[in-house]
Amino acid sequence: MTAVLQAQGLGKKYGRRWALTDCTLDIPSGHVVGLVGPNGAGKTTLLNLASGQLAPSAGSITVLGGRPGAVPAQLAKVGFVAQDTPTYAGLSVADHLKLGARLNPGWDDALARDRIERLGLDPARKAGRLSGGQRAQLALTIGIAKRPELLILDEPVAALDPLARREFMQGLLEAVAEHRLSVVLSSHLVSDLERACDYLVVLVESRVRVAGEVEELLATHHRLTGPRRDPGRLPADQHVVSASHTDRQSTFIIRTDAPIHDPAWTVSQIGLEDLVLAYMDRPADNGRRPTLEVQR
Ligand SMILES: Nc1ncnc2c1ncn2[C@@H]1O[C@H](COP(=O)(O)OP(=O)(O)OP(=O)(O)O)[C@@H](O)[C@H]1O
Repeated sequence: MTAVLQAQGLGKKYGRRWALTDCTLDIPSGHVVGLVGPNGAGKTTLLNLASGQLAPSAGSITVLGGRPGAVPAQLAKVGFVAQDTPTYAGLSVADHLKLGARLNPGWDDALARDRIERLGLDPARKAGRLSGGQRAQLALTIGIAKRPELLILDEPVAALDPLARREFMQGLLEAVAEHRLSVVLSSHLVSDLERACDYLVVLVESRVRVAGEVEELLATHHRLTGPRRDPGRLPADQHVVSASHTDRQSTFIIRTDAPIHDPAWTVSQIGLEDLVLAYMDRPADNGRRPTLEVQR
């Protein structure tokens, strides 16, 4: 199966500053991939590299087996909904669909019209007069009606209220089920991704901290709580992701494929949010700790 996104030592710098460093990923197709990280982590940079809007400063990236944005056939395979789901304020909903039809060879007009009708959007209404949620749905409609193999969305729900957020994510998941799309979606809110994603990439301070199928990540990460212990005394096959201690007690989030036999530990499962926070909590090279917004 062709990988949806492969990156090898990928990096991008703006001036002297690296926005993405040494990024190596191999994401199989058929997933809804959540790209999560705090503000400034490099999410937009990675997505812009994947959609061909930026060129790498180091390493390489292929998307669906081709170089991003290289040829029209490659452009047709990838849909992109940019941050803040931009639309043209002076154009009507119907104008947006006409533009979509003109610019995209694989345009599915019936799908676009049907979706607009189901959403209850007036085709004559100017995009500038739509609510944020309606504008996001219009942008999503255009992205889906292009009938891409991969849809990339950069923080599409960041500006939406919780209800509009849920409706947007529902619409996206329906499209995934109906049209067998692969999706890469960025957010700095774990809760947006928790319901939708089956593959996770955590990006912090321009580096990939962890990537993999959500099910596998949740099955191999555990919380250990027990008497205070130095992390260096844990078995070699238990990779410590995060550690916290009180005078008498230690709590570790570890990654391991092996069973945990030590009777000193209380072992508990962790959720996606705990997993993301553990990777974000891991001190970066410069010792600073990034913050993640967690909303329910
Ligand atoms: N055009 C640019 N010129 C210079 N620096 C940039 C540019 N775009 C991004 N950066 C810097 O690169 C880093 C990564 O930015 P990027 O927008 O990729 O992060 P992000 O994870 O998408 O953040 P956010 O969640 O806030 O959208 C940041 O430090 C940012 O300031």
